Amino acid sequence: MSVIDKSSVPVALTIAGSDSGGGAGIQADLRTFAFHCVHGTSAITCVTAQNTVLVTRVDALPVDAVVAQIEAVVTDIGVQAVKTGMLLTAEIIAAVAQQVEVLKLNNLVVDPVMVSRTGAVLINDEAMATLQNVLIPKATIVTPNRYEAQLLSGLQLHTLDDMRAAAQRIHQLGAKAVLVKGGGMQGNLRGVDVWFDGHKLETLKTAVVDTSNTHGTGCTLAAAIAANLALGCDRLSAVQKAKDYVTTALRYSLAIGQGQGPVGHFFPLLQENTP
Ligand SMILES: Nc1ncnc2c1ncn2[C@@H]1O[C@H](COP(=O)(O)OP(=O)(O)OP(=O)(O)O)[C@@H](O)[C@H]1O
Ligand SMILES: Cc1ncc(CO)c(N)n1
Repeated sequence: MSVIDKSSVPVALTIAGSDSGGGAGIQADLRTFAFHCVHGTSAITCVTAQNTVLVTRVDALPVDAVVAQIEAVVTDIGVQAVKTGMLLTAEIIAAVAQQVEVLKLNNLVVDPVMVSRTGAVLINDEAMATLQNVLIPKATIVTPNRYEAQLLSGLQLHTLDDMRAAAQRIHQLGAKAVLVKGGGMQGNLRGVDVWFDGHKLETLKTAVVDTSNTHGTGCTLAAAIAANLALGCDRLSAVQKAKDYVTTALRYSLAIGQGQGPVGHFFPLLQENTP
């Protein structure tokens, strides 16, 4: 067993909610970081009572508790990349944005968790406005799904051209780069994502995986992007590698629970050793 030199292990921080069902949020992020050999740290924003079917309760943590977790991690361990997920309230979003500024956090991947892939609204209007006006402008990469992209761009998304137009509009909010995710698109656009960084407008496509077990794809993608940035990848290759990882994790997704099961974060590695 070799000991890994502390100075060479990349560290990533997820600022997100807990998913009791283990498929999304903090649980998905930490598994994704570990898969990438990146040490995962966390600041929990809220605790959801959730399974593969629905969310039955959400409790936000006090803003000070969220800030204390971020400070504790950054002031001692240091982080090379940060991913934000479900931040829930305007107060938490504003506090996270302030910490990004004060602690000079780089490589910030913002998954703007506002609306689920099925269209269910997850945060209130004030929180959405704070995300849009205060946190997204600080993002290295922002990763809206179809419905979040509609809200952030003011456009309806039906075609690839719509996705491309939305990515360009959202870029004007100030994020360095935008990835509009296509998990919620219909037909042959399902699983097609669009990237815009102010120069390159790219369509990212992998094989569509025919499964309903897609719980946690968005969290996993954003966490994998953050892990790749922490490992030193440039922005677009961090996204391309993360998309490949999500596609593989979808191929190994788990048919557990009565609803949408989680993606299989480690299963590509583990299957060979499974009795
Ligand atoms: N069936 C699929 N086959 C291939 N790729 C997919 C499929 N479903 C989603 N993806 C990909 O998964 C990534 C996450 O996108 P998605 O639109 O599902 O995000 P999301 O709505 O934020 O996810 P979540 O369910 O975690 O909230 C994107 O790269 C998307 O293209
Ligand atoms: C905690 C949490 N974060 C994000 C999502 C979106 O997938 C979810 N379902 N739960």
